[in-house]
Amino acid sequence: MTLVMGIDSSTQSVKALLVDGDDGTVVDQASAKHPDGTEVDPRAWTAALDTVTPGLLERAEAVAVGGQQHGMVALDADGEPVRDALLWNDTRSAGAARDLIEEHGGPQACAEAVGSVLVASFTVTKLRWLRDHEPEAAARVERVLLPHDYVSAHLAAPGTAPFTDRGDASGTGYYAAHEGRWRPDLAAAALGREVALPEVVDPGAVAGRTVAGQVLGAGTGDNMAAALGMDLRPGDVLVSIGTSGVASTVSRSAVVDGTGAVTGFADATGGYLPMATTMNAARILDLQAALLGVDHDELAELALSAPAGANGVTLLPYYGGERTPNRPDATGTWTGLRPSTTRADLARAAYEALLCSLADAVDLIGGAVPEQVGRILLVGGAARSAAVRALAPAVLGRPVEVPPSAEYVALGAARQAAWALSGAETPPAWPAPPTDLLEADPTPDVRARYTELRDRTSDWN
Ligand SMILES: Nc1ncnc2c1ncn2[C@@H]1O[C@H](COP(=O)(O)OP(=O)(O)O)[C@@H](O)[C@H]1O
Ligand SMILES: O=C(CO)[C@@H](O)[C@H](O)COP(=O)(O)O
Repeated sequence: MTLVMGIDSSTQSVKALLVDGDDGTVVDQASAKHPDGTEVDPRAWTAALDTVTPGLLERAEAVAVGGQQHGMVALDADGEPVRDALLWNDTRSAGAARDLIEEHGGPQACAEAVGSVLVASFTVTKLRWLRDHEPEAAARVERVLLPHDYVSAHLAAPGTAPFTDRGDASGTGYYAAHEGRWRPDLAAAALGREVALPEVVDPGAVAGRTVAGQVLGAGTGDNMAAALGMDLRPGDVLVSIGTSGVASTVSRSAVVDGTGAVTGFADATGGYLPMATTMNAARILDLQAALLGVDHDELAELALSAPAGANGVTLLPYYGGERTPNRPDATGTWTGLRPSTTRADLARAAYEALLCSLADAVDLIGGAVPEQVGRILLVGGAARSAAVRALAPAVLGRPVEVPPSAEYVALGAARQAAWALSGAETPPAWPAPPTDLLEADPTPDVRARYTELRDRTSDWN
């Protein structure tokens, strides 16, 4: 058996899978927590990785890393971080995003240049923020990496030039996704000085070797890796409920959406990954559970004991600012609270809010690609929730398919590693995960009330 390893270095944790390279069967796995917060010392990610690789990595012939997209890992001449990495969910660079869009000549021109209209998540906006707010740190930046590049570099043999892939590069704001090339001029214009960027390795190519001589795949963004792990096909919409909420699909042609609703990322196979992303997802439920003093199973039980519509309670869950819709300064809003409101209503409203925001994301994807939306597949940490599974088909208004609970980002990274090891033209033909079909009577009134509140509050922040 040829073993390969896939790593998911995501927002809340690192997960490592050891996988049979012939068919993708998971043989062993481990995980470790990442620090909380929207700015994190990137050395915490490699330290966490070092706690999960012993016993796994040495058994693998190849390895690749999927990682949270967009984070700015700014390094000095010695390769040390000039400051903590600013993550995708850090909104301090919202003003910089607006300025950079203007410098492009407007949203449409911005999307045409780099594939997406910039929001605060994109790396380039963080570089501009650094220039304007921490000029001393900005002056020391020699190289900028993405989180997965930094983690890959940690695994690479000394002397390996830093590398990335087109999927993760397409989330920087200084990579022209449709042309497949860096725009170092845009990185320099944002930061105020030229910086070194990692080499973009072709899909499926060998990027280097580990310290022990194993093949290193290029790695990619976590959402690109999930698409590879789920073997996503045109028409499939993958809904991931992790720290972020994501609706994504694969397409052979680039999407250029000047409205900014859908980002036109590249994928890890040579195609594209149109995506609509929310900043508030699984943590809506984490917060609700904490507020009600229950665990996730109890929260789900409470929610399922309340009627659809939570007796009129509606939540707009943009607690940490939001990106879909683009309201970086937003906070959460509850409406419909009455003397008769119960804990069960509050629990139900949290799930309905999460799923309504994801329904918006799915609709945006459906409107942006030529393919009809076919299967909706549900993955990510919160897809484990019984209430999410029960309510998703009702709120989305269509059947939903759920594969077995697994780490699909890490699985996709493992598939990329196996691809690099094989030297083949295409990724190995691992069987796609089986799925359970979930169905429920649609609850359009829930969505209508959410939409009304979303639109009524559009100018609040
Ligand atoms: N049974 C559950 N119900 C609701 N949320 C859950 C459940 N199990 C895990 N989660 C949540 O899933 C999130 C982690 O999901 P994950 O996809 O690993 O996130 P990320 O990739 O962003 O680090 C956490 O916020 C966690 O609380
Ligand atoms: O910003 C995006 C996508 O554009 C996020 O999806 C990040 O890639 C973080 O992913 P998770 O840690 O939530 O999986």
